[in-house]
Amino acid sequence: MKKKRAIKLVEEKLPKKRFEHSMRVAETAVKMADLFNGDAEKVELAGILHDYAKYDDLALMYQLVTKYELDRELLAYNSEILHGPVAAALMKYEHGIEDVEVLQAIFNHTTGRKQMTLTEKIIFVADYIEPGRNQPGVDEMRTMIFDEKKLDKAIYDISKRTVKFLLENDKCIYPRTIECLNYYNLEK
Ligand SMILES: Nc1ncnc2c1ncn2[C@@H]1O[C@H](COP(=O)(O)OP(=O)(O)O)[C@@H](O)[C@H]1O
Repeated sequence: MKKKRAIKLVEEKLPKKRFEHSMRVAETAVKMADLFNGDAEKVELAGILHDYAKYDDLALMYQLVTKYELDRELLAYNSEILHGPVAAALMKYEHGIEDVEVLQAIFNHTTGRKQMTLTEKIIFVADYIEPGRNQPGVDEMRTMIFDEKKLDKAIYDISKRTVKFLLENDKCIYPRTIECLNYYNLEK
């Protein structure tokens, strides 16, 4: 899929703020690709499309989990973890994206996973540090990436924050994030 088509799809579907966030993730991802020798075209496309299903109706997402044979365990957790896998399935089966790296980056952008490709890592982190984000500690994370070039450490820190947040709020944790945390703890 060409960039122009991806932008049109997302602009027509998402609220303005989320569309702008998606474009900033794509821009941040391209900068990171330059820095880490990633594939700028792939990360740009994944960045534009990663939140495509963010506001899809939950009942529809449940149907798509069955239709596209996604892991049914996804349904047992916070519904937030569905939009990545559903967007990846829609891009693959309804919009003809074949590039596995782009699809994986969209799929795993919320939870991360162990052994991420460079494209996945970049989208996972760019979603967290794009210039519109203002959560505590985000500036340190930007320094970690753009000055210190510590990509795996950033992945570990982001996963740790997510797990902490979920525990503190008594939410169940989809295990992929725990696997990500363990993997990048050992790697960092
Ligand atoms: N492993 C997980 N299990 C359950 N919920 C999770 C998991 N990983 C992330 N989340 C939740 O998903 C939400 C964040 O989703 P994300 O796609 O990053 O959204 P946003 O772009 O709006 O920040 C948070 O509420 C977070 O706690």
